[in-house]
Amino acid sequence: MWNIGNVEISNRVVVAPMAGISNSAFRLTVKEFGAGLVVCEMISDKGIHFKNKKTLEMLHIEEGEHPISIQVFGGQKETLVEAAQFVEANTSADIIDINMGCPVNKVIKAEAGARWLLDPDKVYEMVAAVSSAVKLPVTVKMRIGWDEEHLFAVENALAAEKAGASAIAMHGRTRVQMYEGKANWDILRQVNDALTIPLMGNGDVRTPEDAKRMLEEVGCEGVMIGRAALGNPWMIYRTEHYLRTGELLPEPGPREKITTAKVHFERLVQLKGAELATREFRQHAAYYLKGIPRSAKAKVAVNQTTDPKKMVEILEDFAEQAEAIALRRI
Ligand SMILES: Cc1cc2nc3c(=O)[nH]c(=O)nc-3n(C[C@H](O)[C@H](O)[C@H](O)COP(=O)(O)O)c2cc1C
Repeated sequence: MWNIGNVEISNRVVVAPMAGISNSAFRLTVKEFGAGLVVCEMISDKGIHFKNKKTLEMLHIEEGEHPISIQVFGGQKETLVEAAQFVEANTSADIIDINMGCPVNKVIKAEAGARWLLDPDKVYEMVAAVSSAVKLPVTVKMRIGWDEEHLFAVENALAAEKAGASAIAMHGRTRVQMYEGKANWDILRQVNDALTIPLMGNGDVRTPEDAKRMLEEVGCEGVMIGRAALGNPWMIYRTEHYLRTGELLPEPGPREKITTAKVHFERLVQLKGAELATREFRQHAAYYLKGIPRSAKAKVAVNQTTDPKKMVEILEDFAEQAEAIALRRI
């Protein structure tokens, strides 16, 4: 057990925010598989300011998700503060997270996301403005820097801490690296050594053993897992179990994967309606099928369907076929 401000986090496994992925259907699914903390996909402060319908829908939180952190992004202090206050007043969020890591051009041009990493003073200013405007604990999700020449990882993290942040999540890549190359855990260790507030280390945790290694090498409080949880909530379950007991559980079989995929899909249908959910679930279905032998045809089929019943049918047919193949092998 550890704490972010006054929020108790029951274990060390945190599921990373992922735009287009981390809605309440995904979050509930990984939560059921044991995540200690979930974070929503990044939410635009301007979207909140203009009461954009889609943005406000993104703030939906289900009872079973707590503790949950809502991540906001923006480039102007006033709208960022307004967004944080709106989240506090209108949702059941437990934590407000500020995005200082998004590398995409559109966000950088708006002076938001990773743009701030170039200036620790600006980090201080923005975090101080938000944390003094809300009662909820405020966290910041950063990258280690802009590029190799502008690595202000420790300075930025300390600026956020001094400004009132209750924890930092740091991805061990620069903005310029995007998702390429290796995450630098040495820098994460330096950051952890400098901070007094908890650090969630992030980047390149693909297995439960990686998670253990990160906790040992970086010394961080939490381990934040992103891509390895796509179509794979067992990664969360297996990691939590491994960290707690030292036992490495086997990967699930196709039937188990498909059963969970169907539950995730059903939740998405309830959240977004059948049509949009079917379109959005295509990528998730492909993730759930990833790595299962002979799933290529099913992947093509899910990617083409617009019919929710068909989506379920393809997944069920594939599970049956995969089981039959496995039985023949025995
Ligand atoms: C599809 C996708 C969407 C992402 N969206 C966000 C986001 O909304 N906010 C954020 O802070 N990071 C976002 N990230 C970055 C992840 O939170 C994480 O830092 C990164 O994937 C590295 O962790 P991993 O190696 O465990 O995937 C996103 C990453 C991916 C792959």
